[in-house]
Amino acid sequence: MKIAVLGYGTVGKGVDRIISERVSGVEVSRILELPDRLTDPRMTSDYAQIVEDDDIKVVVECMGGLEPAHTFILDALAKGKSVVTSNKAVVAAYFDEFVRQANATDASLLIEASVGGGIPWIASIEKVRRIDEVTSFSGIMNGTTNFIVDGMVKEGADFDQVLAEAQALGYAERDPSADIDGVDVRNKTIITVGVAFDTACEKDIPTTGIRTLAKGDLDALRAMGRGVKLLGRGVQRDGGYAAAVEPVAVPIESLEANVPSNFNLISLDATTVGPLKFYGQGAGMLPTGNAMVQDVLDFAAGLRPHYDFSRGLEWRPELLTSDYVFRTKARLDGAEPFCEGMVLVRGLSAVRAREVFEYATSVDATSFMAALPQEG
Ligand SMILES: NC(=O)C1=CN([C@@H]2O[C@H](COP(=O)(O)OP(=O)(O)OC[C@H]3O[C@@H](n4cnc5c(N)ncnc54)[C@H](O)[C@@H]3O)[C@@H](O)[C@H]2O)C=CC1
Ligand SMILES: N[C@@H](CC=O)C(=O)O
Repeated sequence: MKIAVLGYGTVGKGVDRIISERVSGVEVSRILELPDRLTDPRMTSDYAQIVEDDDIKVVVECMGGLEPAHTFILDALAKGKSVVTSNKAVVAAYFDEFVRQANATDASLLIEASVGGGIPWIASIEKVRRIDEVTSFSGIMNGTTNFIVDGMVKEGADFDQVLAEAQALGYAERDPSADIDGVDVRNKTIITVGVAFDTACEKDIPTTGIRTLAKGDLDALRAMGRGVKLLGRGVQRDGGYAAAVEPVAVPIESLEANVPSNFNLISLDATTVGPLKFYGQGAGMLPTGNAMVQDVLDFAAGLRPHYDFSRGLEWRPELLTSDYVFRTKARLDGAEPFCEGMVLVRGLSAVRAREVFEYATSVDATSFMAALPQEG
């Protein structure tokens, strides 16, 4: 089977390498790259040479960004070619449009690598849903920010120093603000809501990253038996759902608190199977390339995910409610002392917590916030 790879960067090279070294029966016959990066005889910068080629059955998109990725994916699906993509930004923004186009031409959209790097997260949710309802999910979904927090905790490294390391290792987004401001996890959370809850997710979910996380916050929370992790979370109940991305002060002995390096740990809860946890490298050339090649092989084997977002759940932010800790010079209503330099505000929905954080940040740009879920 002939396939084309769009974008020959970290992930595209991983896909090409895994196929050439470990997979028979699949050939990367064309590669799309920018005109000044054509270094291989298979390469072209003219997408028509790929999308008009009837021998190419699958387009593997790993260019990143919204455009032209959005247009290229739609064009491929419209021609009946199936699409494998690692580009969570474009899937989160256009998931329902891609699904409609894929269903119209009987093509497949395969998105395993868009959440959790090498972890078979999407495939596992699909399998769980054959029997169960997924009632909630939660997890470390960004390798770069986990790498940063881990480096700050274990090596006492500075935020900027570990971020530079994550960039050099190919974990970070082209613009690493997407990692540290939680945008990348927001995209992964939106996609997970779509797959797990079978509903087109609200795009404007409350999103807070770790840009203002300081070593002092880690020390103060550690003294209270907590570690900090950036989590994407979602819950559905009684025809409604909520989702959010925010730093969470997790119990220090929890699995989440102990996830190292670029690893991700994503959990779900479902009706009969109960809680499940999935652990692995959430970023990097080979783990992500592996997830994309698995999608190609699933397609070749006739395994086709089907999405239609038919549930139409109602967005109900109050379903995700926690206590929150804040480090800020701003005075916050209802705040009570929590630990060195931090106050506690009880019983906020994630949407309300984000509003409080925006107010705190308008007074003190260095403010930091974390959800403090109940233990047990
Ligand atoms: N790096 C990682 O560990 C992971 C990345 N992803 C996602 O995979 C995608 C690719 O990521 P990376 O490989 O890290 O990015 P990258 O920046 O290393 O590679 C992207 C490649 O696409 C090419 N490209 C960009 N625009 C193009 C265009 N218009 N036409 C042709 N080629 C174009 C670039 O020249 C570059 O070689 C992104 O959506 C990213 O979010 C997903 C999971 C993990
Ligand atoms: N920048 C992302 C790459 C994978 O999705 C991350 O760090 O997780």
